[in-house]
Amino acid sequence: MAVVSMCGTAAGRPTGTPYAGHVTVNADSSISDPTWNTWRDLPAAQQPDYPDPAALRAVLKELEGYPPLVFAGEADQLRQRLGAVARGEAFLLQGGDCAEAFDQITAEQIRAKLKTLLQMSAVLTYAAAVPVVKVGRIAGQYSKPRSRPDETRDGVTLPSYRGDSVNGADFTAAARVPDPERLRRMYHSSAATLNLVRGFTTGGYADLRQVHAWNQDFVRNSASGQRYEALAREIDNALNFMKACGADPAEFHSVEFYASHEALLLDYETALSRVDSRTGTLYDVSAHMVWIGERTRQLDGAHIEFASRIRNPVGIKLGPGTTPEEALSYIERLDPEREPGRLTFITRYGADRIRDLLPGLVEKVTASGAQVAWVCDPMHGNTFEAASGHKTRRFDDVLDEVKGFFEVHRSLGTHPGGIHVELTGDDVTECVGGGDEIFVDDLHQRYETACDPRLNRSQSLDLAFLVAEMYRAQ
Ligand SMILES: O=C[C@H](O)[C@H](O)COP(=O)(O)O
Ligand SMILES: C=C(OP(=O)(O)O)C(=O)O
Repeated sequence: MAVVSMCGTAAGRPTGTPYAGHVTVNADSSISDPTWNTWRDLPAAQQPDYPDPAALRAVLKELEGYPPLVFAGEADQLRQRLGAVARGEAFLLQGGDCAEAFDQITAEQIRAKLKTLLQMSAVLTYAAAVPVVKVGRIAGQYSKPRSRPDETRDGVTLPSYRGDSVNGADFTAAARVPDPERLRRMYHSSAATLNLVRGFTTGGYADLRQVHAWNQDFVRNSASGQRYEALAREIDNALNFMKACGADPAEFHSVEFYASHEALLLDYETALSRVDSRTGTLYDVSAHMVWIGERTRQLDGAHIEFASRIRNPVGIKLGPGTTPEEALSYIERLDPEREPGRLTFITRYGADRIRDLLPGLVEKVTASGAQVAWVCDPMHGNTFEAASGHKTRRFDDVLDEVKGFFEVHRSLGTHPGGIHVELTGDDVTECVGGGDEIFVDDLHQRYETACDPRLNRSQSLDLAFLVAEMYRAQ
């Protein structure tokens, strides 16, 4: 950071300028303050129906007084990094769980996720020779939009699970009641996760000299681990060479790593928004970057209105139904200044549709003069239900969508800016395929996701190697 190199942000500031991380605690802007609450007049999709509004208000009031989880200056720094992505000078790697879960906040789990992202980033940086902007779906990814409000099992129908920030995954009537206390837990869980991530990323663990250590538990029994090990040896040689030449820059010893999640629960996001005293503008200090999902991106809806009010870099998920005109309207609403890095379009069309649908969108946006970052989410358009009932994805489809993404950008001369993937550092069996192949019959073995299927570590590394090849060929 600034999760990252928080210390870097503060230490390097010129004398006399306010600390980049400074935010005014938003004491006056109660949750009914009209200045920042224009979204409340608009339809808000996918919000929980809390049975006790007074309990909700009490929790939100308390959250409004809590310290920010990230600083405005860190969000600005990420916006600059994403500006480089939009200009074609860097590549975004955004990944993490589909849904974080309160009972999975352990040092081991967080380290495994981070390790996977660091390994993928090392592969991309070295093999594709491109700076990689690293953003986790982490420390706040607790809320899930759902296709259906209810779920039926064996003739019993209950409200859908909407993420640990809303209700419980257990299939009981009691667990499925939305509970505002979970918002408080979301804040504390995010804080605990961020704290550890900050420690890992700046405390030596992310030092490039650790490229082998990230792989230690993995190399022996995995083809992708062995391939990674060979690359790590090359990186080592390069580092030794540079050191012998007298170059050992600080960038090799810690990484910038940012946190992001879907801004789904607008009450929570608003309670975690603060006015930045440097600029008088509003930042959502629950994450460096937030995105608006495919199910909540209505132009006249509350989520887009909320996103238009905050200064953070913002992503929008765009599914196959997106028209070029809609895309231009998002630019008008969210990026009127045409600031590279402010807006990221995360397309999630599905492998079978990306080659047909993406070109029209990219052409129109490019012709408008806007410079958005184009990012491919190859997960959400490629989900299907296996005969066993498990929701899954084929690694080959994921790969094919990324290939289509690169093909389209190559043919238009635009920049394929990054990937957005659901992954975990654990050895789960949720997506089929990959070098260490998972078969449909294996899915039940370690199917642990709280919502959608994630790539495991080996599949994630496979993907990184293949994306690096595509990028180099580009
Ligand atoms: O992660 C994304 C969505 O929340 C998820 O795909 C919705 O899943 P559903 O279609 O099972 O509701
Ligand atoms: C819900 C998600 O995706 P989408 O909005 O693209 O369906 C997600 O990324 O968690």
